[in-house]
Amino acid sequence: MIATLRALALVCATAFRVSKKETIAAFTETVGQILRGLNPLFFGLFASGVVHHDPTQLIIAVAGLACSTGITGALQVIGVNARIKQQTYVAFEFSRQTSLLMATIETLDHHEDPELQDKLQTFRTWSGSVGQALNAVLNLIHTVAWSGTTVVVALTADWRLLILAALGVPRLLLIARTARWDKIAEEKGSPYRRLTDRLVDLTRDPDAGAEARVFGLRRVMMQRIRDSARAAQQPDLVRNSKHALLDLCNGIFYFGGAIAIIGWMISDAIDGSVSVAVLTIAITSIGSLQQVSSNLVANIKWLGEASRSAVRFVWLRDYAAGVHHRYTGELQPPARLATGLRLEGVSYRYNGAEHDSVHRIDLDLPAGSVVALVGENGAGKSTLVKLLTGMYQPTEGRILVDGVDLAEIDLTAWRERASAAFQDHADLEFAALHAVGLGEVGRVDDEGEVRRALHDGAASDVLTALPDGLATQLGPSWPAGVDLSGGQWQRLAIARGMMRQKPLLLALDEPTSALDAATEHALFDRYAVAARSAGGRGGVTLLVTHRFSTVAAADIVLVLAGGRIVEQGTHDQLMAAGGAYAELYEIQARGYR
Ligand SMILES: Nc1ncnc2c1ncn2[C@@H]1O[C@H](COP(=O)(O)OP(=O)(O)OP(=O)(O)O)[C@@H](O)[C@H]1O
Repeated sequence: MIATLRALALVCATAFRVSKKETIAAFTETVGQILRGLNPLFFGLFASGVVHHDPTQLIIAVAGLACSTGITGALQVIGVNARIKQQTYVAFEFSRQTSLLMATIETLDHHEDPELQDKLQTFRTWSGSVGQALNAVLNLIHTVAWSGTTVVVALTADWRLLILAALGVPRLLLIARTARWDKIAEEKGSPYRRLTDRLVDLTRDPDAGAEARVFGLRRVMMQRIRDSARAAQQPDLVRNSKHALLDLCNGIFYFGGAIAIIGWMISDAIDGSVSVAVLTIAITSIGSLQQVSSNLVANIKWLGEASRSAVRFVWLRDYAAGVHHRYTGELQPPARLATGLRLEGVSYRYNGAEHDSVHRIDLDLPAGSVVALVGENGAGKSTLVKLLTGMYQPTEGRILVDGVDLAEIDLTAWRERASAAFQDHADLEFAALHAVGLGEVGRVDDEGEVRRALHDGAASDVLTALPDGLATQLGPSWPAGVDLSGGQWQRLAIARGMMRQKPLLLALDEPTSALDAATEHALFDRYAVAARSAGGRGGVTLLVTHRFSTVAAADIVLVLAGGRIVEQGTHDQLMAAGGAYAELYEIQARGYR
């Protein structure tokens, strides 16, 4: 309850902040709702005027009805327009804040936790209703204002109408239970909605599309999409049936009671103990009193949906803040590395995994060194790179930067002093200038720097092949957009990694996997030379590959297997030692001869 109130208060405060005028205007509608509730009174007066031939009553009744209808209508137009505008502003503000939160969560582990992903999916599916939360609050206020007036007007006519109003109470009492049904339905369908979205994305993805065609997967994919979509809808269908049954029972109960009470009042009217005016008020109140409970139920339900979304938004905000608080480091990284990076007993275990992917690694990466990290698939190379770039925090041990624990260093500042190119790079479908320049946001438009980065990343020939040079739009799905081969995209990603000058850590995590071994070898040699010629910058260059034959130029070669460093030394030392490196090097080299 406190969480709901806190979330709603946040929505109301945000609405007021982003749309003051509209929020105030929306409240004027409440006055109209109170006037609307007086209508049965005017109808009663009208009936009494007709029966008693009293022109004063007739004039007051008609004037009252005209005023209430006219003013209610005018205030409704003002209020509805204000609400539409306000809802747009509020929805935009929350979607802006949500995107910002999702994009700025410091680490990557939330991308890999299924439970978190399901929660995010539920949030994404219902996030639109956060923008409607204030609208729902307003509607509830209007409904309460109108309902209060309606009940008071009915009561002034005859006490039995209170029984009629009370017939709606059982349905109101069941609201907590039906809200639980709604919440369960929203959450139960999320894993299947996520699966459906993923499958639909696959059908749109050109690479997956090629495989689907080769393997004839169309029918299988369609079947899976159908099954998961059905499973996603199932909880909604069950919930809707329960609601329908409850509404039916409630309707029968209410109208049964209403018929009995009105019958009783008609018999009294025939006896003359109930006036025509009171009977008219009672009859015109049947529908209104039924609407009191059904409107309250509908609005509370709507408010419930909106507040659940608001609570989820607060959860996401708290989650992001929680991640942020785990990274409380405030120290600035050094301007240049003096001694280098050191790993002390570093382990990392993924959420839900049974074993460490990186296990108790002790390692020195001296300042200015070029380090090659080799190992077979699944050895733990990428995990180590992500630990060094601060994407994950070690589950055990620590990483030292010139003797200072990375956990004590401001993570954003550390990332700003690192650079990287990954095997799973992003294909940034912008103008080529920006696709590379975004490697250093402050220099994104600096053509000279972008050309330098392309040169350092050995990607200048990619630029030569582009029809409009750096102005070329990349990505075939855009007007005049040019598609690149996998290797060309990779080389642009490497160039992007070269935009940042003098990084303390340059991590190249298999960025050349789409290139042939000879080209990769040449590129690595070039990076090694470039890293050394940068002289005293002191940064560590980390090259990751599973091709043993391409890293001979590195100062240190680390061989990783099963999450542990099994050998380390220079290429010559490792070859002389005749261990795993020498053996695998020979096997791979034979393959290329
Ligand atoms: N998100 C994840 N969740 C759980 N386990 C993971 C995750 N990512 C990687 N792993 C596991 O961690 C281990 C190391 O994976 P990692 O990606 O670091 O290896 P790698 O040496 O980079 O492999 P490759 O050469 O294939 O890229 C593997 O056993 C892998 O299954």
